[in-house]
Amino acid sequence: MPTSIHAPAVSFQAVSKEYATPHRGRFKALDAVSLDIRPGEFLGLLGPNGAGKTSLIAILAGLSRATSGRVLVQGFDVQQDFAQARKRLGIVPQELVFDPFFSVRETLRFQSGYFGIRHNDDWIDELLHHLGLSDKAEANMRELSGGMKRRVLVAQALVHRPPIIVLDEPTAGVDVELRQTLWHFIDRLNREGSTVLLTTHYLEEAEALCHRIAMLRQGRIVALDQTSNLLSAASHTVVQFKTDQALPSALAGFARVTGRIVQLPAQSVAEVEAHLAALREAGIRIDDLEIRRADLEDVFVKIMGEAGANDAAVAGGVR
Ligand SMILES: Nc1ncnc2c1ncn2[C@@H]1O[C@H](COP(=O)(O)OP(=O)(O)OP(=O)(O)O)[C@@H](O)[C@H]1O
Repeated sequence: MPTSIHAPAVSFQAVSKEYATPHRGRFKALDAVSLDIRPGEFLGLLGPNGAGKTSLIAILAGLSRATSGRVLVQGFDVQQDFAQARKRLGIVPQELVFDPFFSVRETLRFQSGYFGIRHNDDWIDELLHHLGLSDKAEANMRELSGGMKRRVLVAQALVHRPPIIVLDEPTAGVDVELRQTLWHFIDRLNREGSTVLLTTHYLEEAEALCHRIAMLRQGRIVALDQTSNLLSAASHTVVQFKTDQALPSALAGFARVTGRIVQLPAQSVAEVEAHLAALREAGIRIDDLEIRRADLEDVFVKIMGEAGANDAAVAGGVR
């Protein structure tokens, strides 16, 4: 039973998940993850591929069982009180799975029925409107593009007006217009009181939207803080430019290189000058030089790098 109306919207309590795999034996995908999401909060769950984000969400959704630990949704245990927990959650999954013969409206009515809601057309129309789907209401699901289907997936998750919205990489592979429509709507629902849990690989979206960020690496939380605190703790500057040439070895070690784009962290003005001097000395031709403050992507790379180095040190018996 829920303990209090001030209970966290979602409480992950020492959640571990092990999978039995043919190659890796028993593999720990989540290792004692504890995290409380506050009512009304917009929380971002970030992590590289395989960090355990989807496993955590599957456990929250009641689709998968934790090996140990538990998850409460507004005080209701997702295993013992599945129906109570589930109706409080609106889950937008990664995968697009629909009955191709239903129209958009039928799909949403069917989903309303699943939650025991009849005569839901006013809210369905509102959802269609906010998600830019009004003119597709009577179209069959099979006629929709991938991006349109993704919008229906969002509408489907919201038909029962859940207080907690869970979005698992909702913008993977979708165009700018849908992203903007979606974020405008989710941001509005959040400002009206909904709690939002978002996983995404688009760090600029997380930076813009999330109040707080949890970073997961190899099944463990390695950072959990207000987005603004994470950004201000990473007070460094980034020297960014484009080049076609190989960097001198002194810089190559800590540069982040994406195609032609090179990013070099610098802790001080003197270090910015040293980087530029090293480039000049090595005769590197650079274009589009920019000196900017660190963003969430820089923070993410730094935290993941530090956590990786820590693990390596522990494994090597250094600590
Ligand atoms: N059913 C399963 N059986 C065995 N291993 C699994 C299973 N599901 C996930 N894993 C493993 O658990 C780890 C975490 O996977 P998970 O999908 O939760 O990560 P993720 O953070 O969501 O990754 P991505 O960003 O790629 O979606 C990975 O190493 C994955 O290979």
